[in-house]
Amino acid sequence: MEEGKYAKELDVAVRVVHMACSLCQRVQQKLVSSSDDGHVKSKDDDSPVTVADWSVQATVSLMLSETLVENLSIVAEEDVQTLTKADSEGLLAAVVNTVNECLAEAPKFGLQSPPGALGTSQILEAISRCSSNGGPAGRYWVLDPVDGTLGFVRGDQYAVALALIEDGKVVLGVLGCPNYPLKKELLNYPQNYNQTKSKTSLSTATWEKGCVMYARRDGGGAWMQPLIHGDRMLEWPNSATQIWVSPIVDPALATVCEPVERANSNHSFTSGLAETVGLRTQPMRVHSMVKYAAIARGDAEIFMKFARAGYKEKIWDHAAGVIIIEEAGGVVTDAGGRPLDFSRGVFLENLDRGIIACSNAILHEKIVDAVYASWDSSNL
Ligand SMILES: Nc1ncnc2c1ncn2[C@@H]1O[C@H](COP(=O)(O)OS(=O)(=O)O)[C@@H](OP(=O)(O)O)[C@H]1O
Ligand SMILES: [Mg+2]
Ligand SMILES: [Mg+2]
Ligand SMILES: [Mg+2]
Repeated sequence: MEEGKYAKELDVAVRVVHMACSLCQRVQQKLVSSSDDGHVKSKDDDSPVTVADWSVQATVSLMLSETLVENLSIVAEEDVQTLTKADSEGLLAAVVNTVNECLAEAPKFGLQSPPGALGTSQILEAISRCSSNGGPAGRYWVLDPVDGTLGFVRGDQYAVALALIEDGKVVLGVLGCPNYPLKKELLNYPQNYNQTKSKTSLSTATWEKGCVMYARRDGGGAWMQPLIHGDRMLEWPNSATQIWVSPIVDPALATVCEPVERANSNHSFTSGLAETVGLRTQPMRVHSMVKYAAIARGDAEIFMKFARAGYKEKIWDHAAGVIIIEEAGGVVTDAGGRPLDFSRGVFLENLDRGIIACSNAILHEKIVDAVYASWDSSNL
């Protein structure tokens, strides 16, 4: 890749994800302190969606189209169906407020605010504009405004994930992880980081958290930047530090992470695999693409996800995480050892059984081999 390719896009994407993290922190704070119910709704598949999911989607859509070319193509998770129902007035008003509050903060992040507050129709338009279908040709952004909404609602881990795909390949990824702890042991804490914090005697510095990770394809590795502290986002890229995967190759010392919910990944199958491969540590169950972040930052070595048969993985749940792990030195494939194919539309079509992300090829090969050996007897 020539020097500087996607530099402008990366600059804007990092700034916008910082803005989105700040928005999410405010909404989550209100949610867990119970001063607001967060207008948590259930989608048709019973998964939750909140004011933060729609507000981030609107904000990212608006800022990208304002700062980059017009008529951007964006594939994103949310639509406006629930928001425009007759009984959703309060919810929609909360989204409009949250978005305008966030846009007014743009200068803190080195971006421009719109000249005045935006109206409901402009915000709905920004959300529904993200309805591209992806595919093998051209350039489009992929956004998961809040990944791990369940974790978000629980006061736990979640991520804002933005990636750019060109001709079917992920070329840039940014992952905002507002609750990512600087001390890796705290990733293991059960639900509600904030409540846990108040119940322990650990020093405040121990609880420092929040970062944005990013990578450009062949752009010289993966990087991490702290979230905004005080008035302004730190100058970047100067304030970013490079991250690498863990050097551990001995399975007995490796940490595996996986989804929290049994409905999202088969825990008994992965515990069988862990035994076969000789993994000794307890699995780290963490919501969202923070699992990808943990591998990229060297805080865990293996991430596995085996969804139930018939579930189709969506590109926005993986694109940003995959490029960040790869640029940090790791390997991500399906269970057959093939790279994930982002060129087939909204879904990762033809995914072979599940996803295996590892810090290195040695651990990766062991897991893929163990899947081959165990699959037929697994009844999955
Ligand atoms: N049934 C089923 N099987 C597999 N995967 C599913 C399923 N339902 C949802 N999802 C997707 O999982 C995303 C959250 O993944 P996590 O790894 O964070 O799951 S967990 O909360 O830790 O259990 C979650 O992303 P968000 O909706 O952005 O939170 C979903 O896209
Ligand atoms: Mg998601
Ligand atoms: Mg989401
Ligand atoms: Mg969701």
